Amino acid sequence: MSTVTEIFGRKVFDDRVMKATLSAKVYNSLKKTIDEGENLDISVANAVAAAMKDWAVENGATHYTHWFQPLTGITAEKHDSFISPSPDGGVIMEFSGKELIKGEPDASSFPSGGLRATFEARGYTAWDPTSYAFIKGKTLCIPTAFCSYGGEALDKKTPLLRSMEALNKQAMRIIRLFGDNTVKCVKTSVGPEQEYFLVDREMYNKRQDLVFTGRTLFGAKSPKGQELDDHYFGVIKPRVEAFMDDLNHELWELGILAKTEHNEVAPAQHELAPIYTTTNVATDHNQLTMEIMQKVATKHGLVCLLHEKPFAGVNGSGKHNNWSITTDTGINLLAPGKTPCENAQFLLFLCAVIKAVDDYQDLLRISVATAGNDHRLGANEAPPAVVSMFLGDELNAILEAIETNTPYSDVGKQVMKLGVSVLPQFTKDTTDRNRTSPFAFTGNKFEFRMLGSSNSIACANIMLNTAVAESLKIYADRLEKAENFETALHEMIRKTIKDHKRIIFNGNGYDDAWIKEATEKRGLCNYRTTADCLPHLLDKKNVDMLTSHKVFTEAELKSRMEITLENYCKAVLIEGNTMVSMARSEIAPAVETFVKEIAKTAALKKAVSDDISCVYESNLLKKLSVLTERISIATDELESAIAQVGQCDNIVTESAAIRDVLINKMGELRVACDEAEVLTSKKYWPFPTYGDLLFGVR
Ligand SMILES: NC(=O)CC[C@H](N)C(=O)O
Repeated sequence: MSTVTEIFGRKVFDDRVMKATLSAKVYNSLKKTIDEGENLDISVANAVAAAMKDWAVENGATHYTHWFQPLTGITAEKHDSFISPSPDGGVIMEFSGKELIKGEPDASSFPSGGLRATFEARGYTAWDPTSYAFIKGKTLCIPTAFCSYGGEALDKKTPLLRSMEALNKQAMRIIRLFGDNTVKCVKTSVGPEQEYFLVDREMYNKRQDLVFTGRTLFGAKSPKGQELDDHYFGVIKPRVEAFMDDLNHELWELGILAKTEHNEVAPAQHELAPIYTTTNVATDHNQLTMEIMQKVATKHGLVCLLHEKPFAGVNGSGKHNNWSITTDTGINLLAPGKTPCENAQFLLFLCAVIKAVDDYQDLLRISVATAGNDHRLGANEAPPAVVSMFLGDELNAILEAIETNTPYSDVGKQVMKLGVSVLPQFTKDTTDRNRTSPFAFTGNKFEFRMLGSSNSIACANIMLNTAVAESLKIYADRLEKAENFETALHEMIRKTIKDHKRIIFNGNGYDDAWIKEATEKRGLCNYRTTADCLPHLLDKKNVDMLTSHKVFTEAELKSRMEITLENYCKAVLIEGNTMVSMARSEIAPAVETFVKEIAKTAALKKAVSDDISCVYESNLLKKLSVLTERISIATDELESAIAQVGQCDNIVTESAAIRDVLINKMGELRVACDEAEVLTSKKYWPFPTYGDLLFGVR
């Protein structure tokens, strides 16, 4: 048995392998490209490609692929073998620098949201040397960015890299203003906590809803749910533990820093959290984690559900995005420092985040919007759909003291003037965590809790990075021109607190009173659904900000709005169609068979003697007959609603019709079917119940 340290990164062409297999000259130029974004010479690319191929072949690979993240939300790969014919009738294994740096997949079958109408169908993949290549199965996977012939991004990685660059550029201006000339670059890092459910594969296969949509569309509450709180952090069952062991092994081999695993709140729900890493790499790793979770589950006779709300009535699954900004010299810019100067810099970065979250709360909401996540946000188990920030008591008190020029109690009753040299020292916040906040400060990072379990983390981080870059740009523009740096800094921080304190909320985000206060008093956005928020992606302020940092072009934004709304509509329509199919071909016939059985029983009893009571049968028959009628009507109505949605002539009206009509019709059908389920003999029920699914893995 190999130890963890031996297997860790075994399938990754990482720094250790590069050092061992590349000449010093090639290694140094590649490092310059990776660390400082310098252009890569083709001779270097050729040498890297050859070394990569030799290493991959030695480790059992026969193929390579440009691995990318199109707008489907999952990853894409097309495998090419390394073979090349040799004159003697055999083959040699070959891989060139050109093949490493650029690929030309046909882009026409990936979502482009209208970009294809104006640009050619051909697409390009371009090597992203900042994320290591790795072996998956028999294939060397090369992380790449994916764009159209015209250079428009067709993926999630390109804008993510652009947003990291935008933040780097603006943060460096601030760092220089504070007199630091040693820092070369700034990167954001993320540790995404991945929640998921595990269900038995045989049971899963019996449910069309799980197979087609990833969530249950029917299902009466089981007698036991999560009310005893006995699953959270509970003992992990042997079958789940075996799955987790295998999963960790595979992730570690791929250099993924899988760290924490535990049972989550809902029965059958679990979580895996990695150690944080650079956002770009964390995004690749999270995509791989989701893929490998599903693969490993199959090996164990299980299915891993990544849907945000697989079961009504118990908690859904999120993916909390723990985000921070660090310099290449190892300074976490969101950690309070030891000296007054460090703390002034910390406060400025903190203010940049506060301003960003307030100014672009709509973009943060949009970045996590999917049909699945709409079920989770605001359902008192995950943050509400209203974005706000939790800072904790100490930071809050400091900000208040600065804003009002009043003494901060912990610093000897001295009025805080936020000059670099006079800022008092304060320790990092030690207050409790707030699990109801969408965006919580946790001492040296922010936990953005709105992401759904199936979301790519790219979108949220693109918006976050760019919005913070925008705040920093505004600050740097002012500070660079300031006559007195300290006074200007103090004033700017005060102004930010004054202007943006409405976004700070330290109370209970699940409270209805908060939603009222947030929307009515504070004027914060409350976009309940994907259909509500997505059109705001194209609001002028958002387009201006995102295009000015060159993270998206206007055409890219339009295409992304189209694609996201299209995905929303398609997902809900598939759910609607699945419900019609299950209600008609499984549920109604099952109830009818049971009804027939009861009617037969009553008739037989009566045949024996008129005196025998058939009250039970006749009551049940009455109730079930009413229900089958309701099921039949609701199914027909749902079907017409689906047809009605089909008449809409654009995606915005279609998504609104889905939100306003279709989802209600789905709800009505579900209620009737769930009522029938509890009255029908389990023997006749056509698929596994909530109880079976939630407690079936032992
Ligand atoms: N324990 C928890 O933090 C629960 C989180 C919750 N499952 C969510 O969707 O965000």
